[in-house]
Amino acid sequence: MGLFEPDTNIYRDRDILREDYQPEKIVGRDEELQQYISALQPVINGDQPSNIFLYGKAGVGKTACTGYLLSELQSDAEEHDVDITTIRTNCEDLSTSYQVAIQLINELRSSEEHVTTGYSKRQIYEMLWEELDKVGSTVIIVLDEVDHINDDSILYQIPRARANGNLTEAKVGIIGISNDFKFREGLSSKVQSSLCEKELQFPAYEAAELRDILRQRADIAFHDGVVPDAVIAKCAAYGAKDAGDARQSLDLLMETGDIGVEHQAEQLTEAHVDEARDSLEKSRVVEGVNGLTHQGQLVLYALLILNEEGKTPTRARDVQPQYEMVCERAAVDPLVPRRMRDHLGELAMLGIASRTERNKGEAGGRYYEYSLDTSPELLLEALEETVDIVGKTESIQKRFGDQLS
Ligand SMILES: Nc1ncnc2c1ncn2[C@@H]1O[C@H](COP(=O)(O)OP(=O)(O)OP(=O)(O)O)[C@@H](O)[C@H]1O
Repeated sequence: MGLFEPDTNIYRDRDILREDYQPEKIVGRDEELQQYISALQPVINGDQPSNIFLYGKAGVGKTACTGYLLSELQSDAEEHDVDITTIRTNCEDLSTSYQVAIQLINELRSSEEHVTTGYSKRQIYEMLWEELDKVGSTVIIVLDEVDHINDDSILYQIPRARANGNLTEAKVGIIGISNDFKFREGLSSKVQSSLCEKELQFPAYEAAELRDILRQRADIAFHDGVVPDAVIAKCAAYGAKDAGDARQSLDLLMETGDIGVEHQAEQLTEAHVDEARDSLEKSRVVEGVNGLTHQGQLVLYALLILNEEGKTPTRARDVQPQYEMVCERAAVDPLVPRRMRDHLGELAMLGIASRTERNKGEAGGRYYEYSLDTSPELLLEALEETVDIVGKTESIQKRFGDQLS
């Protein structure tokens, strides 16, 4: 027997649980799909498409629903002799309208004719209008992660291109997708009114919806009878409690499957789900701690010590002396209180700590209190790998002594 043997008991096709898999059917999004279909309706009538702005948190099905509806639209359009072209672009690595325009031109051109930078913005826009008019029919441009574009000129220019006489043949509509709720508010009013003609909001998933999504995927990814309903329910319950994110729940199911394979189990169990959750949580914490600056790690360590001493929730000014002691041990110059407070704020933003606003009562004035929002054991383990002074403080030694030796 080789060191690596294919597993045949658990997975039928593990890749189905991966995020790039496009489900054939969308479950648990009936109402949103209905609104989305109405917004796309003009296309099938051969009319100018509406511009659609779609937003919602990570993993709530924005990309999956868009992919599904556009492929349905494409096949229905063929049946009704309507010609449509769709272009899907992720703006994650595109920070300007200029770069987006180049990307769109290149999507429409063959690779030998690709354009690179070196042209003026005006020339690039002219090339874009030319390419779009060459297509001639209805064009739907999907801009995923649209909030990464720093200037909004393209979000104004494309919707207005026909009215401004730049396009004569093509009927172009934009679907902008974002998980940044503040993005819309930050747009100028003229962009808001053109881009957000139809607005769709996808809420976080509830446990019942996650159960449907997971069950649908599990039935094709795993062999029959491998995933009992209790396992699906547990993954969905965790998912709903965390963020209502389908991606996270699918990741948890995959990790559960991997643990089942590791244990050479014939069926997955709720205990496997718990083990999977611990293991994912651990990688999340290690990743979070590794991503902090050295100062951020020292601030976190100070908060961890205060937590061990039962002194949390605590105010930033009470973290400062502990933080300064930690810095002294690490032979690092401490930051001024305001900078240290920024690091506490960052820990709260990352979900490692939590921050609660308090009022000072009659006298007025508000302040924040900070607590740890992650298992101290996991944090300590992660910090141990990165901060060389960890374990040298008394309170940490007392509680974690055995683990540290
Ligand atoms: N309603 C659904 N039915 C089936 N699968 C779904 C559904 N919603 C989400 N998924 C699956 O969950 C994963 C994440 O969904 P998706 O990529 O659509 O999220 P998103 O809202 O676009 O997130 P992000 O903003 O992070 O890109 C994908 O694997 C997707 O196929």
